Amino acid sequence: MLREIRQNEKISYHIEGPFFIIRLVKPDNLNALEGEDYIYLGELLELADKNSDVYFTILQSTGRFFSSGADFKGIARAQMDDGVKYASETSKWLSNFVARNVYVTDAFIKHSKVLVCCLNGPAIGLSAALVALCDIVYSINDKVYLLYPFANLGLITEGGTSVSLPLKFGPNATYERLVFNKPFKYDIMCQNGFISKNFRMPSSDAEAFNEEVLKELREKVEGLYLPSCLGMKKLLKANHIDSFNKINSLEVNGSLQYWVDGEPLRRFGQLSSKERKHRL
Ligand SMILES: CCCCCCC/C=C/C(=O)SCCNC(=O)CCNC(=O)[C@H](O)C(C)(C)COP(=O)(O)OP(=O)(O)OC[C@H]1O[C@@H](n2cnc3c(N)ncnc32)[C@H](O)[C@@H]1OP(=O)(O)O
Repeated sequence: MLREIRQNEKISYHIEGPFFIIRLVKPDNLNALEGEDYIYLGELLELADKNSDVYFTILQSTGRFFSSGADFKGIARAQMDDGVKYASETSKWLSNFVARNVYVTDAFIKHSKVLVCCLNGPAIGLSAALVALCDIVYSINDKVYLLYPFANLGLITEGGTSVSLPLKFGPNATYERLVFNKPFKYDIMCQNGFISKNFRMPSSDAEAFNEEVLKELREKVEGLYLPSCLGMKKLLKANHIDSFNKINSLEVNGSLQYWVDGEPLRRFGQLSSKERKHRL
């Protein structure tokens, strides 16, 4: 029995045959997501997981960015929220950061359906971490990149990136980009087989790109015995699942002290007031 799920104005979903399609639909702020939106994403993954007609969970987005990561306005609101009285800074960030982050990351790590990401543009931060947890990635063109700006924001790796990035791009390439806050550009994503296909479409054509990927997927799944696809995902995942589960806990618990000390909040504030920028 499938439960009902609430609506979210930044994220839509629909089911089409074996595909559970999740779409980010807030292009005006580059699909930045607040804590509650990431929780909603996790809930949608659970919904897809429980639906036995679904074999592929497809992440799509709109506009020029896939997602610019955590919404800095939402983070400032969490800090100013007088409505909730926390016993301590630790208690506040356990609620606002640790619980949410560990939940959405876990939803991606344990997801049993094949996760497909349609990268219509760059992805940043936690959203980029979730992209790196997908099984198959298609890109709209060669202008896409992934940026993990943790060193610029007073944070440390999260969303499983301590495992997913070295696994997919190699340890030294990962160190160079994480430590010096540099993006993983299209070239390295291609060299490592991270991107399965570049659709070579203009960045302004996200909608057409999303439709084209779906059209190809419909053709690709024709005649397949879909339970085999899930059986293979389970086995491929078995190689790394223990490392992901372990790192999810280590990452959020490690980050907690940074939030309690206040540096990320200060730097998110600077990002919001445009005093701080990421070098791209
Ligand atoms: C589940 C727990 C939740 C808490 C998790 C906390 C842990 C952190 C996780 C992360 O995701 S860290 C990464 C956070 N994101 C960023 O650092 C990106 C910030 N944005 C930028 O650096 C730039 O916007 C850009 C992405 C490089 C694009 O630059 P560009 O010059 O092309 O566009 P802008 O004019 O800057 O942006 C357009 C529009 O969008 C708004 N916006 C962009 N990113 C965000 C964001 N992350 N949050 C809120 N709003 C965002 C930006 O303010 C502009 O809006 P207007 O000024 O036009 O109203």
